[in-house]
Amino acid sequence: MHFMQSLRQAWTRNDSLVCVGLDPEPAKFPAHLRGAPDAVFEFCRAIVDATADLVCAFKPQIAHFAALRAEDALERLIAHIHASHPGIPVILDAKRGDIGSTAQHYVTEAYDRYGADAVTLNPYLGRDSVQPFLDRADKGVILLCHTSNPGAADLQDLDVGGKPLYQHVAQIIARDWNSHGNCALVTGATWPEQLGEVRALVGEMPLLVPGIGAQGGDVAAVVSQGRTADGTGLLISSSRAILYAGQGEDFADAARRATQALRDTINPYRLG
Ligand SMILES: O=c1ccn([C@@H]2O[C@H](COP(=O)(O)O)[C@@H](O)[C@H]2O)c(=O)[nH]1
Repeated sequence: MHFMQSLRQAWTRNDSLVCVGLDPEPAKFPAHLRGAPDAVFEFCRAIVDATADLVCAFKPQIAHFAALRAEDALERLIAHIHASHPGIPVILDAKRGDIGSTAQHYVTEAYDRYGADAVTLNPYLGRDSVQPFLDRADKGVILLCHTSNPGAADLQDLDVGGKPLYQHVAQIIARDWNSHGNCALVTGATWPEQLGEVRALVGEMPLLVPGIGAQGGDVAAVVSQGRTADGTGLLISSSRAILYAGQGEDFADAARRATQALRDTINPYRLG
């Protein structure tokens, strides 16, 4: 199914704008899993199975797997999500971006090797670097616009002809790159004012919003600035605050409670 279709259906079916980030850090795993065979896969699978009915997407961050030589666990994890929780889209957070010939290999990596439904990209190299991803009309292309980190302002806020660079990024993508309707933008929860400005520029385009939870973003501000008229339009992503909500053998139950609490905090703000 088309990424945008699955996303819309998941928003409705699970009544949720929550995206659970899958960022395995073995040092934070519960004791019984630390050092266990296949611990990365087992940990992430338990989180996925405990939260799948509460989310609109999962977002594995590729560096967390690659640094552990656990790419194989990532492949199996995404296959597991598709097999056991069909209809929940998987966003590969890879922030890729390179010249066209190399970009084609990143397309193969994200969609054919890992089976992701969408991938995060850095738009800095321009249209041709993103074109091979845009051409896969059934897949989501999620471009960095205004990131959640403190240094986001260093370049993204630079004045370019009277308005900040991130607003040009938002406008160019919405106007010129989205002919298949498969684009979305990353706008950090820690910058709600900028998020609202992006929303005003891009209509109904989905916004992936990291920075809730461990980075301290404010749920009320994010939802009021970023929701669309129908109370959707956002994938509000949280990783550490959910993954490591519990330290014991019941870590997956703790992750479920944290996900439910986030969904229940978000939902009252969705319809104003
Ligand atoms: O602007 C951005 C873009 C991506 N991220 C990624 O999201 C998660 C955030 O993790 P938390 O534990 O919820 O803080 C992580 O994978 C980042 O690489 C981001 O934080 N900001």
